[in-house]
Amino acid sequence: MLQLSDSPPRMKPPVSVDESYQLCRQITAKYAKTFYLGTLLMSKAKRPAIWAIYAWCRRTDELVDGPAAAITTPETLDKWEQQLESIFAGRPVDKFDVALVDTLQRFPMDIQPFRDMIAGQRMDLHRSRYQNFDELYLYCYRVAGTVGLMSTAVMGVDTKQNTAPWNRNQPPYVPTEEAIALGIASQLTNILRDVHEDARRGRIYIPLEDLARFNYTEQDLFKGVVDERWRSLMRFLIARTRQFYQKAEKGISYLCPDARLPVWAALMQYSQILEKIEHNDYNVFSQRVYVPQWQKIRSIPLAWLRSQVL
Ligand SMILES: CC(C)=CCC/C(C)=C/CC/C(C)=C/CC/C(C)=C/[C@@H]1[C@@H](COP(=O)(O)OP(=O)(O)O)[C@]1(C)CC/C=C(\C)CC/C=C(\C)CCC=C(C)C
Ligand SMILES: [Mn+2]
Repeated sequence: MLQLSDSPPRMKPPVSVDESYQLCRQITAKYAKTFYLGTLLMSKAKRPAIWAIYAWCRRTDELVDGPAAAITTPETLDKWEQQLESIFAGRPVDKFDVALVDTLQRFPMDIQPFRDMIAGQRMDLHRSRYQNFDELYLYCYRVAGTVGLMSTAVMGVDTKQNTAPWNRNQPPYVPTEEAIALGIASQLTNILRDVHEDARRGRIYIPLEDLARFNYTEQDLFKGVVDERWRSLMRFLIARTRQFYQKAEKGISYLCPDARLPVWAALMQYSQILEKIEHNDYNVFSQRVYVPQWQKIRSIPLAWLRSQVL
C-alpha cells in the first residue's frame, strides 16, 4: 500500500536522488506494466522524470481509490497538498518526493495541474453523481487531463516542427489541448470499464442527463440491466470518448520524437478497452473488461509505425 508520510519536512533528504528514482520506477513498473515498458523507450533524462510524476499521481489517486481510501478525509488531502507545496519549495518530505524535487529542477513545471489533481480527488470525497457532461469533464480534467500537462512538460515538443524558411522563427506549437484530451479520453474509458465497480461503491460517473436521454435509470444501472437502452447509451458514450482520442492523436507529432511511441502506445492500449466493451456487446456488469498483456504488446508495432509516419 502507498502511504502518506507522518514525518515533518526535513532539511536532509531521506534517501539519495538515485534511490528515490528507483522507488518511483518500482511503483510505475508495478502499477502500469505496459506503460512502464513504453517509458524505457524515452531518453535517459526523461524516463525517470516520468516515473517521478507517475509515482506522485498514483499516490494521489490511491488516497481516494486505494485500500486505505476509507480513512481518507478532506484533512488528509489538505496535508497532501501541504506536502506538495513543500516539494515545489524544494523540500522533500518523504523518500518518493526527492525524485520529484529533482524532476522539477530539471523540467520546470507549474504547480497548478498538481493542485488541480488533488482538487479532483476531493470531488471523489464528497460527490457521487454528475448532472451533465460539463461537470464530468471538470472531474476528468482534474484527475487525468492534468497528467497530460505534467507529462508534456517532461516529454517536450519537437523544435524542428517548422521546416519552411518563413516559419523558422515561430515558437514551436505546444499541444496542450491535445495532451489534456488524452487524459480525458483515458479517464472516460476507465469510467465505462468500471461502471459496475463504481456502482457497487454507490458511484455513478455517467452524467444523469445522459442516463435520462436514453431512458435508463439509476436503478437499472445498480441492477446491471443490459438492454437496447443501455447499448444505445454506451454507443453514445463510446463515440464521445473517441472524439477525445481523435483530438489527442493530432497532437502527438508535435511532441519530441522519443516521446511519440510511448504516447501512441498508451493511447492505443486505452482505446482497446472500448473495443473490448463493444466486443462484449456492452456488458460491463458480468465481468471487468480486460485487455490481456499480449494484446497490449501486439499493438506496439502499429504504435511504432504511427509514431514514425503520422
Ligand atoms: C507517456 C505517458 C502515457 C505518460 C503518462 C504517465 C503518467 C504520469 C501517468 C499518471 C497516471 C495516474 C496514476 C494518474 C492518477 C489519476 C488516475 C488513476 C487517472 C487514470 C489513469 C489510468 O489509471 P489506471 O488504468 O491504472 O486506473 P485505475 O486507477 O486502476 O482506475 C488515468 C486513466 C489517466 C491516465 C492519463 C493519461 C494516459 C494521459 C497521458 C497524457 C499524455 C502523456 C499527454 C500526451 C500528449 C499528447 C500531445 C497527446
Ligand atoms: Mn484509480
